[in-house]
Amino acid sequence: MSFTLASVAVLTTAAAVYWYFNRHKPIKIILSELRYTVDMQGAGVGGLIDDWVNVRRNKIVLPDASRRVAVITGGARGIGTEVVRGLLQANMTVVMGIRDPGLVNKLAESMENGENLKAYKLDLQSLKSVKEFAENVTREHSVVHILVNNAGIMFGDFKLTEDGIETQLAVNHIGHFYLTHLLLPALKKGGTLGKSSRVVNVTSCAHYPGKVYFDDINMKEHYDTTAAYAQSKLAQLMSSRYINKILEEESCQVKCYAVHPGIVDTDLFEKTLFRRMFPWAMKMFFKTPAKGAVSILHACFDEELEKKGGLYISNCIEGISNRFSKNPEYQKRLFHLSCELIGLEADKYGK
Ligand SMILES: NC(=O)c1ccc[n+]([C@@H]2O[C@H](COP(=O)([O-])OP(=O)(O)OC[C@H]3O[C@@H](n4cnc5c(N)ncnc54)[C@H](O)[C@@H]3O)[C@@H](O)[C@H]2O)c1
Repeated sequence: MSFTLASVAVLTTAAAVYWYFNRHKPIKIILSELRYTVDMQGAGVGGLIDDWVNVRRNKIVLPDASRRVAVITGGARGIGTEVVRGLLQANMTVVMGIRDPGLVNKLAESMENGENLKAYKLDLQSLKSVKEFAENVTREHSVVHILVNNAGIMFGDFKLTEDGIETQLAVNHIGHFYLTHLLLPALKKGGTLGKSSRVVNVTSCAHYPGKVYFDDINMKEHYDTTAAYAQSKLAQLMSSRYINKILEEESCQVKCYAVHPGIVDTDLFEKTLFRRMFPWAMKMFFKTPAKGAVSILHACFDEELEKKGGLYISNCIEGISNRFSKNPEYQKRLFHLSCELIGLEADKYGK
């Protein structure tokens, strides 16, 4: 009885404190924020369980991919660094898009085949920077075999980029959507029958509670940072499926995949209360970045996947994705909206 009373008291106090700090917001938004917070915890716990159940799958034998070129966004830390390590171990030439290309020398020194690593400046918050990066890549490499859209941010206050796009959507989805468009001619040249070039979008199980706010994609009217992260990751997943479909219709030898890397102990969590309160729990229960890189490298190299373009992968097998992401009408609508945001006619995508 006293335990029940104590629980009710704690929950009531928490609700009162939450309401006090959010009292200027309409009740509809408060309820939506609470739902997202609870659902996101659910997606996180589900992701952790999935990682534990499939712990043995996180192994990969890297092929010899000499004379092939890989491009990756964000590789200077976290999961991206381990993906770069794997691509170099597979003897690839690797071009990183990072905000501070000055970091490349130190990184190259710490890696096997580091002499095959290059970096150009890329800030995914700016479409102009994405264009300059793509120009730098294609100036040197007219043929590209793998594009890993890995860079990402999670949470933060509402902010629009210089292009007028909500920041998480801009970095996680729109910047990569634009980069994929710009590199598709080079990727198409790299793919052959039976050995397609690959676009690997690093999404997240956090897409699960998400939906796309088609009528207010920047979520100006109802900004909730958790919902915005979920939307951006869902958009990456839906675009992987839709772009793969249009490439198949055009008989292009390029496949697109979406990968959830697992729940991984990285600086992505820097804005979370969880990281501040329980850093030890992250060390204990989350994957290491090296383990997080395995599913991404699997999507880059696994030969079986050749027949499964558009797949959502988690722990090297098909993952569970939400219903919204599978709706072909929504996928098409998002594709058109994304083209609009990068100022492109939809039928010119990838050309
Ligand atoms: N860590 C996890 O548990 C987890 C779970 C699911 C999905 N992911 C996804 O994995 C990817 C890698 O994340 P991580 O965990 O290694 O996090 P991280 O924070 O360690 O790495 C993110 C990378 O993105 C780069 N980046 C951020 N903003 C950028 C910008 N404007 N322009 C260019 N680069 C930018 C950072 O510099 C960094 O290199 C992200 O897309 C993330 O959403 C991570």
